[in-house]
Amino acid sequence: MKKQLYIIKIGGNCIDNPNELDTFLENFAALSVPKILIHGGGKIATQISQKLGIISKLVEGRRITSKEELEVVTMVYAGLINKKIVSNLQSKNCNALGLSGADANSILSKKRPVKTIDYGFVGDIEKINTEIIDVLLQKNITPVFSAITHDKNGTLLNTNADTIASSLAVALSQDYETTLIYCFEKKGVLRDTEDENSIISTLKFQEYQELKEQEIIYQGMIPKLDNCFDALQKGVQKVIISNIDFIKNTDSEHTEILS
Ligand SMILES: Nc1ncnc2c1ncn2[C@@H]1O[C@H](COP(=O)(O)OP(=O)(O)O)[C@@H](O)[C@H]1O
Ligand SMILES: CC(=O)N[C@@H](CCC(=O)OP(=O)(O)O)C(=O)O
Repeated sequence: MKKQLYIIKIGGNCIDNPNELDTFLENFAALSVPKILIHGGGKIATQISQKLGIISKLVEGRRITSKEELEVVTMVYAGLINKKIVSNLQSKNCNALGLSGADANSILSKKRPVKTIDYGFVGDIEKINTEIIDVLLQKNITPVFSAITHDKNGTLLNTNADTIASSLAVALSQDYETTLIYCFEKKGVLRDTEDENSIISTLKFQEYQELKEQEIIYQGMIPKLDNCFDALQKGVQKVIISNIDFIKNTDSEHTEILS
């Protein structure tokens, strides 16, 4: 039987809130199954860019990443946020190791080709080095991935954290029974984003298409759900969208994505 693995992505609004982040990390550290954490930090990167006089531009949730913006996101994601999370997990006796995709060549990506939009230094994932991740997990080390990858030619690339999470889950589902969990500030996918109690407990692809057409599902939730369905189709055993409570108590309300 395959070993269990949790792959958990924490959303930008949770990272922004120190108390919520600390509670999440406490519950994450306490998980007894092997686990991997993925984080972005888009909102903080936008704020710091602004302070430096760089105007951030996003198209459908994806950041247009100029050379200057790449330097900011590398400092913010792979530096400040990643190291804060890793040191916090260490204080909770979770032996975390912070990584960008360049570290140990763990995530190889390719600069997105220019079609109608030039995204600049944005990377689409080509290959995950599961071997090195497996070695870490076997040593009881918890990888913490930031949203930075590389092209193996010396260029770092900005890569959406939701996509990193689903790509890791797909690659590792060959060897592990993988549960992919997207934690964000709401309890799950909602029928009405103004009503926290309107949770959709299970969501199938057909219903997703309908809710998207009705604009009940919009903005950042669209690429997130595309990543969820893609992961399920490619062999990930279980995909959940929830708030941070689910990590402590899997009976708490959440959305399970079904194919
Ligand atoms: N039906 C929906 N249910 C919940 N959130 C939704 C829905 N439709 C759109 N959203 C929006 O999607 C956002 C989450 O996407 P995003 O900001 O990319 O996530 P993350 O915090 O993980 O980076 C929510 O903050 C919410 O505003
Ligand atoms: C290419 C691209 O858009 N990258 C994202 C990476 C960070 C991220 O995904 O952060 P959240 O999870 O907090 O949104 C960005 O720079 O915003």
